[in-house]
Amino acid sequence: MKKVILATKNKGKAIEFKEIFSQIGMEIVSLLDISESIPDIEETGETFEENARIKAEAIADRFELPVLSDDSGLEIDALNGRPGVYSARYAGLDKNDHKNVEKVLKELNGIETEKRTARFVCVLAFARPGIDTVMKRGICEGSIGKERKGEHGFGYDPIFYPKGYDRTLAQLLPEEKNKISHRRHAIDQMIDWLETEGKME
Ligand SMILES: O=c1nc[nH]c2c1ncn2[C@H]1C[C@H](O)[C@@H](COP(=O)(O)OP(=O)(O)OP(=O)(O)O)O1
Ligand SMILES: [Mg+2]
Repeated sequence: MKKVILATKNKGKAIEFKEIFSQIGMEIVSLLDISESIPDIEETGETFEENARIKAEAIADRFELPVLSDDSGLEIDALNGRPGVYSARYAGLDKNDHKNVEKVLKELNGIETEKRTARFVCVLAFARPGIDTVMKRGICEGSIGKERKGEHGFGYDPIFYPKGYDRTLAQLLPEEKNKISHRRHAIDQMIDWLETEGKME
């Protein structure tokens, strides 16, 4: 397999997948690369797994091809795990990163550093027509800062300090983020699966 379709319209995710998969000689084609217009898929699930499955299976059915998807988000302990699966739509259906970050900072206002622990979660689903979908989960532990820092990345990166770092994900270079991210951990597991059990199916 040389090319794989990624069922995402998120530019930041697509860039990270392309970068990570290029290292093993695979090309990622996202929905942003396809000229045909594809209606937004409603993420009706209550878990990352459910939403990842919905997205991958919808696109695999449509193209009758193997498809990967990524459902991800930020779980903040002081907010009982919010925004979680609602991370993209946290401040509204327009899925605006700036407003989402603003809302989180506001909700955490007054909460001390030690109590700002959080983690990014990424669930990948690999769907193929007529075969059970495979899922892998990756996590990146860290904490939420008190203001935005850095210009790289996307989403909540400017306020997320990975554990052991004094820079946010948005201050790390893309290649640094891609070594430690939730997405990287999930992708590594999926590649392991593809290279072992995936070959036997
Ligand atoms: O590495 C990350 N760095 C910063 N923020 C991140 C990251 N990974 C996920 N996130 C945030 C962005 C978005 O607010 C939500 C994902 O929501 P999620 O539904 O999976 O993606 P989406 O709707 O943007 O695109 P799509 O569903 O087409 O893949 O979590
Ligand atoms: Mg989404």
